[in-house]
Amino acid sequence: MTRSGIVAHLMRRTAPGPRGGLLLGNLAEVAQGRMFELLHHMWRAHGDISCARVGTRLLYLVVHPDHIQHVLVTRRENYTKAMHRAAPLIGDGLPASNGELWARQRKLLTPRFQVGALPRFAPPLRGAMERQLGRWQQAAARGDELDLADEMVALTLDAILGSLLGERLDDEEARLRAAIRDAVDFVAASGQVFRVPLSWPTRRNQRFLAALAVIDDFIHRAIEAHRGRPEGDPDLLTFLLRHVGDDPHAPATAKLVRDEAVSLLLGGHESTAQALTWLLYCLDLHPEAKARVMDEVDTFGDALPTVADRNRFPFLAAAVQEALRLYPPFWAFPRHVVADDELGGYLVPAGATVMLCPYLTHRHPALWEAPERFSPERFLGGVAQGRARASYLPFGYGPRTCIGNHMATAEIVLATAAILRRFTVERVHHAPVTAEFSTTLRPRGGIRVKLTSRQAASASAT
Ligand code: HEM
Repeated sequence: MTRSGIVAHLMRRTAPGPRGGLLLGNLAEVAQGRMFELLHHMWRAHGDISCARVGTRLLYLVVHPDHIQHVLVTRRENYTKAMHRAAPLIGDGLPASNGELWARQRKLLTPRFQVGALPRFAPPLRGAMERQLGRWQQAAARGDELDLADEMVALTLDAILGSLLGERLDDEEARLRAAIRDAVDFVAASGQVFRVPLSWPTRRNQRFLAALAVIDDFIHRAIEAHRGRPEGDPDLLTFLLRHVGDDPHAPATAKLVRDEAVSLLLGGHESTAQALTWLLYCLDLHPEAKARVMDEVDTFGDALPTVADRNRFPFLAAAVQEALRLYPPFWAFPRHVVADDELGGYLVPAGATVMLCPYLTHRHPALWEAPERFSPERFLGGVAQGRARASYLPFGYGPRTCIGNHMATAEIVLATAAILRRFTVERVHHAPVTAEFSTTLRPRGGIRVKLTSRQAASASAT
């Protein structure tokens, strides 16, 4: 952009917002990882639509469902995912692609993630739960202290690896998990609006590139091993190879298979793990809600619940929705403005970034009664209940809604039921946990827990 272009761009800022510094606006907050603080301040001080300047860029915050509807549905072609911050990691995978490529890939993948396809997910999920529960039996017997979020990542990574590959890889999982963690941390630290180019030899960039090499090596070996697998009921990777392309000499399709596989691997576990963690935390804080969940879980009995049983836990399912309301793992996500538009009576110029923030929309007092209260009852009659649909968007909204939402919801319900049937999960420190607004919403410092086997406890009580 030329200098006069930049000046013209900045002169057109119309929505209210913080003044920020004369030269850099609110760049410091964003560069220092205080994006949430900035957005929260913008909303509290300036209302449902506001605008800050971050360096030379304009950043709009949109909190009201009518404006969310406009951005994600009505005028969605004007609000794209160009410059997705995870692009260095997932390339042109579904979450980062746009236009024709996105439409084609979405159409291809959708049938694999619809409710009717959930039974395919049952064996990998069951396997992952059995292994997790087995590890936890041992940890409980030893009296180990565990980090709940780490444990949930181990569970959900195991489940998505099973869906993706149709098999397990015991020996590699820990290394892969560490690499994914580093890569995701990098994406978080690279900021939603301002980024250091990957070519700069900073320590952070080098660490990311090392993590990327581990992930790529893993995926490329998996792709080689899955080439030419026979027809049947394929795992996701075989499906991608069959439908995107299986020719190792066609670099564009080989890259797309890699990008989709990495997208599903990452999208398919980190946020689900955080959702599980926050749900268990909320239940720990609210004994009356937990008691209702325990009634359902205990009525179900000792068998491991499967995908077919997921509707047998209505209160637990409502608690999942409520935990996702208070702690949406994707607490904010951006769109890039393609052409000038009017939004809520304000000009939104081409080149600006619009930030959607489910965390704030989900706690909006005009949309939710007692928004800070954990109250699963509000979801017992379904999600809508006379509210604008865009007021609840833990899985996004509109055509780009999370493709894995059914899979994730089933996984959270079933894993929680299985865990709570077998273990009492007790926090080691009882102080309230605060949220870390990273790529996903994580409990700051983790949540240390101790497990007691309910079987062992009831045996010793008799
Ligand atoms: C609780 C768990 C999950 C949460 C909270 C979540 C949240 C989201 C959100 C908010 C979006 C939309 C982002 C945007 O519009 O910019 C999204 C997109 C996506 N998610 Fe999820 N997700 C979860 C689980 C999963 C799972 C299990 C998978 C796959 C196995 C998955 C794969 C994807 C993909 C591929 C997209 C991109 C869809 C597109 O752009 O067409 N997610 N997710």
